[in-house]
Amino acid sequence: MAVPQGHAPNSGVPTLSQTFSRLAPFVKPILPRLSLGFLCALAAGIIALAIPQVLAWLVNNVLQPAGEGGNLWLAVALVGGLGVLEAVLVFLRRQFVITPAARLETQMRVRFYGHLQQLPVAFHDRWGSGQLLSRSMSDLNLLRRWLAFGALMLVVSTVTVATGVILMFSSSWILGSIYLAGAIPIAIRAFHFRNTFRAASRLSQDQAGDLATAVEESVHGIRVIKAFGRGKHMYDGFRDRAKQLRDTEIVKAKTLGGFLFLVVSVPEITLAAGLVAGLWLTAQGQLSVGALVAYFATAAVLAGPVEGMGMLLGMTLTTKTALDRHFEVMDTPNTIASPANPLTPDRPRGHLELRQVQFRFPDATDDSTPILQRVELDVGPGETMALVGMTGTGKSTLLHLVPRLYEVTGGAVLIDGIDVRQWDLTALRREVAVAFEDTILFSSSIRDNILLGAPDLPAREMESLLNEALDTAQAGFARALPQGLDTVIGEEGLSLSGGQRQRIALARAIAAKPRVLILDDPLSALDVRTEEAVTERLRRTLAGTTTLIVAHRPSTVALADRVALLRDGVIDDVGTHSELLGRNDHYRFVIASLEEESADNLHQEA
Ligand SMILES: Nc1ncnc2c1ncn2[C@@H]1O[C@H](COP(=O)(O)OP(=O)(O)OP(=O)(O)O)[C@@H](O)[C@H]1O
Repeated sequence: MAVPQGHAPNSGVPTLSQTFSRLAPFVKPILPRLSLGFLCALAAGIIALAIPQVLAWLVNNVLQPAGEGGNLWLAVALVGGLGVLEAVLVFLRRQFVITPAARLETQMRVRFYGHLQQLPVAFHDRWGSGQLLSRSMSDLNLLRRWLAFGALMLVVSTVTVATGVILMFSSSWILGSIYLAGAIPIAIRAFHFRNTFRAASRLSQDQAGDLATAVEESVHGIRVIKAFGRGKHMYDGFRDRAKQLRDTEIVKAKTLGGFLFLVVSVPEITLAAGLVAGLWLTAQGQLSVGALVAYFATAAVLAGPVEGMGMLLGMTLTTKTALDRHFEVMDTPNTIASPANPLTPDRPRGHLELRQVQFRFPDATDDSTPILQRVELDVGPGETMALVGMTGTGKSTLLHLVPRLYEVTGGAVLIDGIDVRQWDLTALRREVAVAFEDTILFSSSIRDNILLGAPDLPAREMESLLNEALDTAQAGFARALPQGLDTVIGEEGLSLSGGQRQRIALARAIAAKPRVLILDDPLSALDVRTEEAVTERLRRTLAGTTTLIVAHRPSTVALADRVALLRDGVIDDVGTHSELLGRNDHYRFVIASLEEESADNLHQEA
């Protein structure tokens, strides 16, 4: 079966105790309430066990011919009272554990989300969204249910069964031994069950995560699927995966079912053996009738906890898998973080330099050629530099290195003379704003989308910043939407056209008021006239902003003061557009290709 996305094949699986001991810091603050819940559950279990003892006393002392009528009512009241007390204790157990368990779940979920935010882009490139979704939702849900119920009941059931067995021994050591003998085959089987069930459980949780990724992808790409008439194909693919999950779930259920069969049937067999032995002992006068009744009543009470222990063991193993999955993500180190002692430039001007920059993707082999090899580039404060190159040469990748979305694997990126790795990460990302080629908008208002990275300003200044960004990006269309700038755009802004989304994303980058602006072909979805208008406004607005812009159209190149030509992982040439046209064959070739591409696009638009 395929290795689930974003999940390394299991190596060095932690033991049960290693996994659960990691919960200690989270459980510590809620331990008092959990303990109270545990005590209530324990008391309820003990009361359940006491009822047969009262019955034994009833049989021995009340139902005998010499018994007194008053005792009968006392015994009935005692049994009834104990039953009510047991119900109250079960209620209290729930009250004590539900809130802290839900709080722990929330706390771990929020930490998980926080960690996901911190982890570098390279991590997110590798992990399927469904895997992360299932780890943050259903895995932690399992943990809450286990903590609020499974863990307590596992301990309580164990104590109940142990106490019951002791009581049986106190009635008759022979009967007690017969009952206990049943534990031997169960224990032997439990060892095998644990391994098989754990493997099935892990597989099913990973497959469920992959299935969630498939749903996410097809919902996200529904337009493409419909447009290409691939609905049936996607449906078949999904059904196959769903069947795989179903098969794993069946293996899991059968494994548990087989184990539970043993757990339920062995005590029944030992009970039958106990019946024979008990009757014989009673006939021999070695055991009272009351003790025999108590033995059977105890065995009847233990049937529930014994079966429950099998179920709870299954639940515990599933939770262990869920926790392993959770900690796999939490243990992934954040390789891109602020240094302990960040540096700040004396005079921030937005001077961007790339010195001998090398970059190789994390999943690339060590002997492969790095996508960027020795990139040298100097973009002066306030300068606009266009980055040009054939498709796939690494232009977008290079842009990612500036705000440390990817980390250089050699050389350095400097802003105002300070290596970006020496900057405080928040300060760096305030300094640098990006508009990506693939526009990502959030399902909130246009206003919120544009002001996402904006500095904290008084309301009026914020409003003029918003207007300036809208005007520069030629995104005034947003004002004409039904609720103007407060119009909530659909998920990922898909209710807007591609060009509208790009302009909103451009406005967002402008509104961040960065010193260094990184634009990854931000005008590609605009028609020529709108592009001209945006270019014209950008030229004015960007006057004081250092800008590195990936250009796929000659008109975008025209926006720049100078142009850098990326070729085979190095900057091949830097100069003005006309200088490069005059002296660089490859540049002429690239520009000709871009012109051809633009003409094709224009043709299609017409
Ligand atoms: N996460 C990744 N892991 C491995 N390789 C990647 C990853 N992202 C991109 N690449 C590869 O790196 C190369 C450079 O990609 P990049 O997007 O930087 O090129 P580009 O010059 O911006 O291309 P275009 O002009 O088509 O946008 C491509 O060959 C691409 O397949």
